This record gives sequence, structure tokens and C-alpha cells, in this order.
Amino acid sequence: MIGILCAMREELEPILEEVEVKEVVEYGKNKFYLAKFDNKDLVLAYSKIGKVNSATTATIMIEKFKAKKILFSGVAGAIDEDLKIGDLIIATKTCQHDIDLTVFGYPYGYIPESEVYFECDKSLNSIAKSVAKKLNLKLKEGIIASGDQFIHSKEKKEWIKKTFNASAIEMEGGAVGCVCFTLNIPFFMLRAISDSAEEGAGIDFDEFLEESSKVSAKFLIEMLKEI
Ligand SMILES: Nc1ncnc2c(CN3C[C@H](CCSCCOCCO)[C@@H](O)C3)c[nH]c12
Repeated sequence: MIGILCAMREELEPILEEVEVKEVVEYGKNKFYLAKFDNKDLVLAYSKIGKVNSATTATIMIEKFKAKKILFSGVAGAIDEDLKIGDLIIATKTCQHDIDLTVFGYPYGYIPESEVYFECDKSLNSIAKSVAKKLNLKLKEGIIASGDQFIHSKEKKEWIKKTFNASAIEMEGGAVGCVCFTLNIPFFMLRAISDSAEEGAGIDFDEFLEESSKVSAKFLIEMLKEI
């Protein structure tokens, strides 16, 4: 079973259109779509926005639906200057920029007995890179930072870049990475850029959410053929 996770309805819908939904299971105030694609069993859901919702949905996919890998598809704000709206990025690792226990001498993003960074699955990332090569698509890879905030300030964006060496920003990957690390499940995260995470990002986000969600979804479908 492969878990396909998104945060928002707009991110999941273009994927659902491409798979054969066999059953919809209502559980934990959410809907889980059991589907087939290219003779593979999938469980798909959108978690709702944020780290708690995405951690909850990832855990249900793994524990209840027996997902053996989690693939995230969605949109992100750009931190690296060379990332433009519609560009694709995969996470080498994820982190949580809104964790702050620095008063106790810990680094930003660190919870005692846990990790700052959660590694993404290298074999899934190499499949993504070979798919991008085959389709002649630009695909960046880098650290992607998460927090329960929509970032729309150059100052905050630059702080996250300096503190975590992050290339993009969103609100779920660090939490899903932690769940997959905890349960020893391979984690892959693909994002298409929807905004600059600077002043005015909210306007761009509203304008490009649907289009960038489709870019990510289209690539994910191509990846599913190779897994
Ligand atoms: N700059 C940014 N900062 C943080 N995250 C992101 C992301 C990634 N996703 C989009 C969504 C945030 C938008 S909440 C929208 C509320 O509904 C608005 C109606 O559509 C959340 O799931 C994280 C894109 N640009 C970002």
C-alpha cells in the first residue's frame, strides 16, 4: 500500500482524477480514498492544513491502512531565489522552523530526544530525478522547512533560510517526516512553488494554488508508474 498525502483539497483533487477509486473510508473526521493505479494499491487523503493535521493523517495511513511508504504532493513557498512559481522541488530532508527551545541551549527546530532534520527516502528521490530527466523537467532538491504559519515576509523567510538552510517553506513536511522517522516508513515529498513567501505571497498563493497543485500532481502520477 502506498500513501499519497496532501494538505489541501486542491492538492489532492488532480491526483484523484487520475486514479481508480475503489472505496471511500470515513475515519478520524477525514476521508481516505482507497484506489488502484498502474496495478498499485493506494490510500489517498488530504489532511487539512498544518503540522498536527498532517501528522495525524500520516499516522492513520500507516497504522490503519498499512501504507508502507508516504508520498506527499502539494505546493510550497519559495526561499531559494532560483525557485519560481510552478517550479518543482523534492525534499532531501524536512524540519520544523517554529520549534524554539533555545532558552535551554537547544538549536532552533530541536525537541529533546528527537531530531532537527528528518531525512527523506533517497531511493524515491532518485526515482523522481530519473523521471524528471526522462520528461526533461527541471527538478530541484533541497531542505524544506515547515511551521504552523503562512510565511509572507522577506525577513522571516531569510531567517528560516539562514537558520535551516531551507530552499522552500510549507506547513506539513516536518511533521510528516517526524511520523515517518518514528514509524520507520520511507517518506517522499514533492512540492510545486505557489508563491515567494514574501509580502504579497497570499495573493500569489490564491492565484497559483490550483495551477501549481496540478504541476505537482502530474509529476507524482508519472512517479507512481516507476515505483
Ligand atoms: N508562503 C507559504 N508559507 C507556508 N506554507 C506555504 C505553502 C504550502 N501549503 C499551503 C497551505 C498554506 C496556505 S493556507 C491557505 C488558507 O486557505 C486560503 C483559501 O485557499 C498549507 O497547507 C501549506 C505554500 N506557500 C506557503
